[in-house]
Amino acid sequence: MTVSAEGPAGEAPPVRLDRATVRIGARTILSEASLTIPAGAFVGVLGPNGAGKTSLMRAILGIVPVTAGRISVFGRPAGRGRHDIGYMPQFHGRPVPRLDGRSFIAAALHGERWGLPCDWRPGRHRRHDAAEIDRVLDLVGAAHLARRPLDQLSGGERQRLLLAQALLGRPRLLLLDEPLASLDPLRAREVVALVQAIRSRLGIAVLFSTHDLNPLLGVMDMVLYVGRGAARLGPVDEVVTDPVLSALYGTRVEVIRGGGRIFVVTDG
Ligand SMILES: Nc1ncnc2c1ncn2[C@@H]1O[C@H](COP(=O)(O)OP(=O)(O)OP(=O)(O)O)[C@@H](O)[C@H]1O
Repeated sequence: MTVSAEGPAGEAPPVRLDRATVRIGARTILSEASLTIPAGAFVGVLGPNGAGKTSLMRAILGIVPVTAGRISVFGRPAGRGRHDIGYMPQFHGRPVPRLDGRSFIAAALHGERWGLPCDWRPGRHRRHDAAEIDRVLDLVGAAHLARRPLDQLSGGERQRLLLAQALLGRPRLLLLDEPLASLDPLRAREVVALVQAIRSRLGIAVLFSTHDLNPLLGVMDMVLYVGRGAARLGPVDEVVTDPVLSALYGTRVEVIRGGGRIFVVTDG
């Protein structure tokens, strides 16, 4: 799929950072970072542990404030309550709600968009919501999971339902925070293929954070590496190099390519 900095009819890009600085406490996640995520791009988001991949997504969502500069989403400043963004937070390690698949998705329709409201009960979703729930279940190929309890599903099946939640309301930008965490290589490939199919079908931009870029090779258009307050966006071959990653990791990094895979080896 081709990507361009602007969407149809000159539409503003999905995400644009203009000298954006993001701090959490004393920690600088981004320092005067500028970049543009093109319309329809599939972008792999990588970086060392704690570099700020999650914080960057939260800044795009408007949950984490921008200290200086600007982050805009489809031409408007990042801020809460944006229904053009779908967000799939990290789920691994969180308690599994005692709901079936359909109720889990319905809860997101009526709750805080990314969590369960405290007064929500299964079966309370309104009739006109049914079509939207069916639509997202169908998009992720999970209609057969609708009546199954979440705590009886595999990690990969739960990821599908989380993805379905993120697609509620027809977002034009998907932020997926480590959807491959805890999945085996086969399931990881299935999730990547599913996201790619949805991206192509809907023409939406995707930011997909991961600790291993290999499952995204051949699928992502660009990689966004974050580290030490900096961010580098570009084609894999331009960003995943010894000098660029050494600067972002703050230590000597060797990038080894072989057998169609890339290994990032750090000193120590
Ligand atoms: N609410 C918070 N309060 C204080 N510090 C925070 C908070 N959220 C994140 N941080 C810190 O900000 C830094 C970036 O965290 P973040 O989770 O964004 O990184 P990450 O790249 O997603 O990490 P990982 O790869 O380990 O998931 C870390 O040092 C983290 O401890």
